[in-house]
Amino acid sequence: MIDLTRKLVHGFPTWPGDTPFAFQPTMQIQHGDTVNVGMFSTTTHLGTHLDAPYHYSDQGLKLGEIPLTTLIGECLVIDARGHRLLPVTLLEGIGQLPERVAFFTGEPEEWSTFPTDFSAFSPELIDHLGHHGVKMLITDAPSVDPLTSKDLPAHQACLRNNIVILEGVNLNGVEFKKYELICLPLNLVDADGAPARAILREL
Ligand SMILES: N[C@@H](CC(=O)c1ccccc1NC=O)C(=O)O
Ligand SMILES: [Zn+2]
Ligand SMILES: [Zn+2]
Repeated sequence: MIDLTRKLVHGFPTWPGDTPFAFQPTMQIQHGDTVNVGMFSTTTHLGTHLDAPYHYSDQGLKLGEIPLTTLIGECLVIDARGHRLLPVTLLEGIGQLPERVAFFTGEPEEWSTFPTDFSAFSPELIDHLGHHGVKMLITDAPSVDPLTSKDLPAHQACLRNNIVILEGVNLNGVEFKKYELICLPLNLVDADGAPARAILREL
């Protein structure tokens, strides 16, 4: 069992200008309370998280409308290091694709600050995934488009191909082969996305 989920601690870095992540105790046994209780405040786009299509289109599905069958099943992990914009040629010679494809762009195991210079996806690559029946794109980068993108071409390509996006996984040390992916976001039904637990199991 391989856990792809980034570890969430108080102060975990978030998208520039977005809600900071806080996790604090509100009751503590060591302070005389009956129980330990915590609270957290967060953006929906925290660490390892699922984008609902509603994030980038008012007509897109909200989180609760994404079927679990999309989020669980066979997943191919691909070595995608060394590209600023992942080209469609990355998929040459790979043959049949499962419904989920994960791309290791080389993001480190831990983010001490928010990554600003990460790899993004070309719309051509995403159209190719769509034409081959892929339902879910997984990246270790915090977004499929560059930080400063305004028109979000890769997100829009996912929208027209009915591909949902899991961002911010940790793929360090993961072998480039096929696994079973299990991705379970929080059940925030009306949301534009949510933090998720994502794991790989050997087939
Ligand atoms: N598209 C990025 C997030 C994103 O673009 C974003 C996240 C929080 C606050 C502002 C954002 N974009 C603003 O232009 C993502 O999917 O995670
Ligand atoms: Zn996101
Ligand atoms: Zn996104």
